[in-house]
Amino acid sequence: MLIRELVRRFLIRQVDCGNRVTVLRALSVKPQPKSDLAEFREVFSKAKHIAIITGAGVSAESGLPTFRAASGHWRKWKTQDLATPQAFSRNSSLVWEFYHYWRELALKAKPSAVHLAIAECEARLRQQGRAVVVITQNTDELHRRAGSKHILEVHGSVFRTRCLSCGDVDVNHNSPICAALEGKGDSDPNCPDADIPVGNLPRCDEGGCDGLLRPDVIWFGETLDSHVLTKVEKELDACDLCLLVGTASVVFPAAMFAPQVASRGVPVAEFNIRPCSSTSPSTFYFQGPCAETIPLALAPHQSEPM
Ligand SMILES: NC(=O)c1ccc[n+]([C@@H]2O[C@H](COP(=O)([O-])OP(=O)(O)OC[C@H]3O[C@@H](n4cnc5c(N)ncnc54)[C@H](O)[C@@H]3O)[C@@H](O)[C@H]2O)c1
Ligand SMILES: [Zn+2]
Repeated sequence: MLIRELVRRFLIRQVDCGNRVTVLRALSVKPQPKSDLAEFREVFSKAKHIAIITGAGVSAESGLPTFRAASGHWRKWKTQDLATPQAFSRNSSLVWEFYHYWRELALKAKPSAVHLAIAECEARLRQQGRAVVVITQNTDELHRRAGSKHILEVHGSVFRTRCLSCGDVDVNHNSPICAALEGKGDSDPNCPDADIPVGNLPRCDEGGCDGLLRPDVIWFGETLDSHVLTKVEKELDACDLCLLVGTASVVFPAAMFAPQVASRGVPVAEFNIRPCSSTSPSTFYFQGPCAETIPLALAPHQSEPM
């Protein structure tokens, strides 16, 4: 704190001396994000186009584990090691077992207070001619089930399949997705792998194709769908307020969304359980479980029509 104050005083002296650009560049001092909810609410009340970027922390409030948390293991594997194209080509039975487990978990989960507050905010602001778009990295469809309408799923959905032979993408909420996965997918480290023959894994029924299906999600190491990315770019260019909720912002290119908005001078407000990092591009930072912070942040403002 003391160092920050000293730097600020030094800067002011230098600016007075006319060396502003050089000194600002040399020190590249960025003010610490603010945690003033009343100030955030003033900005929120004036915003016409709000982009809400969400990550696994939002669904942690629905009981779905994040991948990088200590609990982010399935059997003896780190979940992020199963969500790769290499893992699928090495052992598609194992990866399907994991996704079967994950789909069943997501089907049983209920949208959290965060999902509901975001959906309610979108519906309310729409009546006022204001827009809210959810840009989510989650693949569990909980935003949709909460009632959000304008959603961009940048990492796909575990309730869609893609055929490896014909490329057909299909919506699929079946439980289980195929007979061979019935009762499989137990996460216990001692549970034996099911070793399901590839012919009994989910197959394509498009015009007798019978190709192997995979979950229509973006795995680690894969690139985002360019159509979805174009839509995201448009939203990021149009928004006048951006919220970053429950995401570590380390998976690219999603990690660049908030810095891109901040570089236009648009306020970014971050909501995360972990402490603020020194490199955060945010204007506001609210630390804590997002089921506590988000409903307060997005509640009707006194200036809104009743
Ligand atoms: N529910 C899902 O659909 C789901 C869950 C896990 C992973 N994934 C996929 O894997 C990718 C990587 O996963 P990841 O787990 O590293 O995601 P991530 O990068 O979004 O990290 C989770 C973040 O949530 C924060 N967090 C945890 N609990 C929170 C809470 N209660 N309130 C506020 N913040 C909280 C953590 O501090 C962390 O920063 C995701 O982008 C997604 O595609 C999806
Ligand atoms: Zn096919």
